[in-house]
Amino acid sequence: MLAETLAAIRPADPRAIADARAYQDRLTKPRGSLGALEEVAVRLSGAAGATPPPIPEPAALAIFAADHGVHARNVTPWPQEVTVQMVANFLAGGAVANAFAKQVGATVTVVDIGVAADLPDAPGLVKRKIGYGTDDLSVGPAMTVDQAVQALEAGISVARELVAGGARCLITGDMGIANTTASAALISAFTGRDPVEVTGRGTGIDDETHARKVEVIREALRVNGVNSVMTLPTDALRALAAVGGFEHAALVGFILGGAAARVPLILDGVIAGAAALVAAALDPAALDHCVAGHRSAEVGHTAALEHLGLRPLVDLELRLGEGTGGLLAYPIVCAAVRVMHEVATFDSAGVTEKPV
Ligand SMILES: Cc1cc2ncn([C@H]3O[C@H](COP(=O)(O)O)[C@@H](O)[C@H]3O)c2cc1C
Ligand SMILES: O=C(O)c1cccnc1
Repeated sequence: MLAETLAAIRPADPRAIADARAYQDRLTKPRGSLGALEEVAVRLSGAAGATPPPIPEPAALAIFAADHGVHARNVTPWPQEVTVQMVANFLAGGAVANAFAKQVGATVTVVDIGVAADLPDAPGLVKRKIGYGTDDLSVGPAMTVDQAVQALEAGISVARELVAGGARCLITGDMGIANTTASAALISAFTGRDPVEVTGRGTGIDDETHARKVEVIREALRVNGVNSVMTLPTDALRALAAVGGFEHAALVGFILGGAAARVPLILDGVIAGAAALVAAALDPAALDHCVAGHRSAEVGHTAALEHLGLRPLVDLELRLGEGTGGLLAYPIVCAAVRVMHEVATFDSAGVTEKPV
């Protein structure tokens, strides 16, 4: 399924991009006056291979939830059971992601990709558990490559099912106590930056915990032999399995699955940023289908965005995850595309253009 998905991903269509740029300049507004929104519309035109691209409605948020063996190294002040408790909270509609999803009209799907407890069936819950949390990435691989591929393929399936159900925009979400540690390890591995430059304070940790978190990441990269920039797709899968989480692997698949279906993806924060680095290493064309929803306050996220060459739409010092930053960006993405559908051209509206 991974090979088939990679084979189906098309890079941005240069002709649609050129058409979209030219069309932006004919709309009744001074050239370039919509700033970064013009680039969003052009990007989605390239991704869809059509000008204008379809309005990306409706949107579906998928929250991939998993636990992490590295939690045992005290890299976060929160108990591990909060992951499962938050899954229940998402399903009951009580999390920030639910409030934002309601605000922007997105559906919420929660995927158990590897939380540390069995969950009862519930509407909105997709059960694709790979394990009861990963192993501790600071003593060996967090998961096997086989498990990473299974999680990735679960992410592809979720993307396909949401698209089959009518979704025309996919938003990435995550839940997993300690997952900013795995994210920073992946970001260090894929950008080549030192762990100290890409390790943030997650849910809010003191200086001592932060210093330990950096050391744990250093150990993880050393023990697993992933301290260099990844170049080959096989290296990328190995690094993902070694220092990632089940939700990272599933998010890689979700991104590839959305890209293969030519449905735009809005990336959330640092967890999605780490997953996008892996997806780009597997196929750089997948990125043509992604928009960076926001910039998280987590430092590693900025490093990931810079490496990916993505410009975040919203920058509000959020550091929550769950898909919250992606959800906030969604109306902006819709507005950028709607301009291409509804705004008159100078010709059609009889508005005089500025003399050249
Ligand atoms: C109540 C609560 C709700 C959350 N929603 C998302 N996260 C976010 O914080 C966690 C990562 O931070 P760290 O690596 O520092 O543990 C992840 O679960 C992420 O989704 C939450 C964290 C908590 C505590
Ligand atoms: O960037 C994020 O999404 C983030 C930051 C801190 C904690 N959890 C998630």
